[in-house]
Amino acid sequence: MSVEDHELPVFTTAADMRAWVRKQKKSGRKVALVPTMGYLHEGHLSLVKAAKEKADVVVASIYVNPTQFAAHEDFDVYPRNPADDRAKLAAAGCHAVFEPESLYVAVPGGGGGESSNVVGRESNHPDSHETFVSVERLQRPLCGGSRPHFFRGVCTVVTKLFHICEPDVAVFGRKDYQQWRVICRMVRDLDFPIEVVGRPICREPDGLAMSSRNARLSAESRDRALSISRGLRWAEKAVAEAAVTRPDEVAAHVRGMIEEAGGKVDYVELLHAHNLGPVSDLTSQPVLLAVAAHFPARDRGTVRLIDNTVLNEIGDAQQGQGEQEEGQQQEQQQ
Ligand SMILES: Nc1ncnc2c1ncn2[C@@H]1O[C@H](COP(=O)(O)OP(=O)(O)OP(=O)(O)O)[C@@H](O)[C@H]1O
Ligand SMILES: CC(C)(CO)[C@@H](O)C(=O)[O-]
Ligand code: BAL
Repeated sequence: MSVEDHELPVFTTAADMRAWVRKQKKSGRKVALVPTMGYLHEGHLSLVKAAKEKADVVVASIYVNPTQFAAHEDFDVYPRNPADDRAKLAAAGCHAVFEPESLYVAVPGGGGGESSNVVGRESNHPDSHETFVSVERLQRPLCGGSRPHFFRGVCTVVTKLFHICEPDVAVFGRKDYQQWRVICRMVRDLDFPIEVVGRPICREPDGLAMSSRNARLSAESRDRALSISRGLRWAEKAVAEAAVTRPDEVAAHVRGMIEEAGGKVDYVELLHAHNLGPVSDLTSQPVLLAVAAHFPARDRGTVRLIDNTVLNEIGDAQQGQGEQEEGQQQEQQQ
């Protein structure tokens, strides 16, 4: 029987998920994993589509991972709608969903359930989770500056998902560009037998990068947030026409556009697109222009949005090729 004939199975325990994947592999099927935090949009579904092209069966995981959130961040208000997510995944032709209640040991007396694993709410109980994965240098710039706990939490949960789902291929979005680079490096450095695929950013018709957190923006904030993608498009044009030549000029202009629209900039930075090291010019290498900014939420607090573009992209493809030629086949930019 073809795997397409089954109703979408939803697994909530690591043991059941692993058993299903192993059965698929025993039947000779290649498995792809699409890790998500749910509240799915077309960006996520584009990853499922890409995964279907790379493998015979696609597993999507839905899990809002507490260890990548700090206590002051939005774990509690992160949008969630698992029933709608399952319907979207079924319609997209996904083959299984991994929807664990928790991926961390329950701490006796820890209180707060899953949210007690949010950084800063951790229990010091001797039986609590204490093993983490860190990609030392790549995790430091950009999001690592304002969310120092973030990539340690991401790498740890992605490692767990890899061990549970045992995928041949894992698909990530380049909206979370640094995350994609960090995972590629982790897979290379720790010898995971997994091909990591990074897919392009899906945007709304007006240019806003699709993001689950967009749902928390007020109509006015959403309008103001368009300054991010406008800034990126301005930079692409200005650099292509050599109207600006210095990275700091580009950053200052884009920052000005976002601030003028009322955004609170977390960072606007230009770094080498492959290794996230510093760059001094815009012509001899692929350059990542990455942005994170806050806009007021519809309810309380702010919504932090990220977006990016790669300037001088032809160089990026060449650089990616270079790394594969060194024998690290696990990463691929499509
Ligand atoms: N617009 C997008 N285009 C392509 N991939 C995306 C897009 N948005 C998210 N992804 C990818 O989907 C995967 C799961 O991301 P996640 O569930 O956190 O969604 P998100 O929309 O990024 O949420 P958030 O609002 O928290 O940033 C990640 O690999 C992420 O890069
Ligand atoms: C990769 C991920 C699912 C890990 O929690 C998350 O960081 C995300 O959704 O990008
Ligand atoms: N993709 C975003 C994950 C986070 O911000 O926690």
